[in-house]
Amino acid sequence: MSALIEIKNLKVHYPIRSGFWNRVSDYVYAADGVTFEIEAGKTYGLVGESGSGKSTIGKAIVGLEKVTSGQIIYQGQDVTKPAVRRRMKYNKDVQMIFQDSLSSLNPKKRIYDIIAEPIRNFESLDKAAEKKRVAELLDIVGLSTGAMYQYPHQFSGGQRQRIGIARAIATNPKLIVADEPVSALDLSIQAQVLNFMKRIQKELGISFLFISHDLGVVRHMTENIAIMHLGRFVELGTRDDIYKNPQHIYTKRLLSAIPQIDIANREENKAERAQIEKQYQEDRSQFYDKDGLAYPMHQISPTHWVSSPEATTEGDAK
Ligand SMILES: Nc1ncnc2c1ncn2[C@@H]1O[C@H](COP(=O)(O)OP(=O)(O)OP(=O)(O)O)[C@@H](O)[C@H]1O
Repeated sequence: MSALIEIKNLKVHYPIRSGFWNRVSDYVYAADGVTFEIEAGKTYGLVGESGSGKSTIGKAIVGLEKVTSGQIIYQGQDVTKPAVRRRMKYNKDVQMIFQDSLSSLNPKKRIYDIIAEPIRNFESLDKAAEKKRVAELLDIVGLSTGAMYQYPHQFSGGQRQRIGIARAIATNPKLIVADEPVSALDLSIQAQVLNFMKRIQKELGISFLFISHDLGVVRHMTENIAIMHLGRFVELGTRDDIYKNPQHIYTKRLLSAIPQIDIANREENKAERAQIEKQYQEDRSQFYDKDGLAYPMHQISPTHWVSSPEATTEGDAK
């Protein structure tokens, strides 16, 4: 099956400026040679600690971040170029949901206009058809038609996230990038919103790239997972590969940080966690080489969702 989107050796380096002349003195290697494919209707998780570059990749895919080098291929075209995105109406097909629903929904606009905006950008519906569509979308996300006439601040965090989802699915997209969509919500609401997103993803057959710092959250959402560290993938695999047979010490460390519900196992896990932490501290200096010559993250496990030879050979080289 051919991929919906191919991300090829993607690099996003942010300049760091300093000194009197505000010259570029260095770069933050936020995404540093990332390669993977997204297939239609499938779910992918991008996991790593804060600052590992997850949002940068998500934003680059939807065209919100300027790419330093590399390609994002959609329907045979490189959509890292703004003109190509516009010509292809790429953002009709690829949408994003953000963590902070309050700042991502315009507080001055009614819910009606927030949801209708992407529709207006890509379709020309008459008023009645537009209203019908907005009502349908609100119904899909479990909100009443009356919500149309209200403003974002009149809703709870969970409800606002549903509005963000309604906006994201308004154009019938093929891919949604969801950047930490539940991390700002209370735990009890998180589960509701996650289940809801999962149902929508299945029913509408949308591909999902789900970004999270929490392997516990991603487990229930995605079939394929990439673990990120300092702008690079350290491990890729199916859900089973990652949870049952993690190869990289960084993945093991992230897994060991998931809180244990089972009290009986806690003591045993504590010892294992300490062992993993010790090995991680010993190994971490080798994780990253800024020159890109040494690439010791060799345990990129099953490569089913990476076809590019660069990623696998680089990964297997050391
Ligand atoms: N506009 C920017 N200018 C300079 N550096 C940036 C910019 N945006 C992000 N960075 C840096 O790039 C790195 C990756 O950031 P990014 O937000 O992609 O990470 P993340 O894994 O999504 O983390 P978080 O979950 O905290 O958002 C970080 O070191 C961050 O400080």
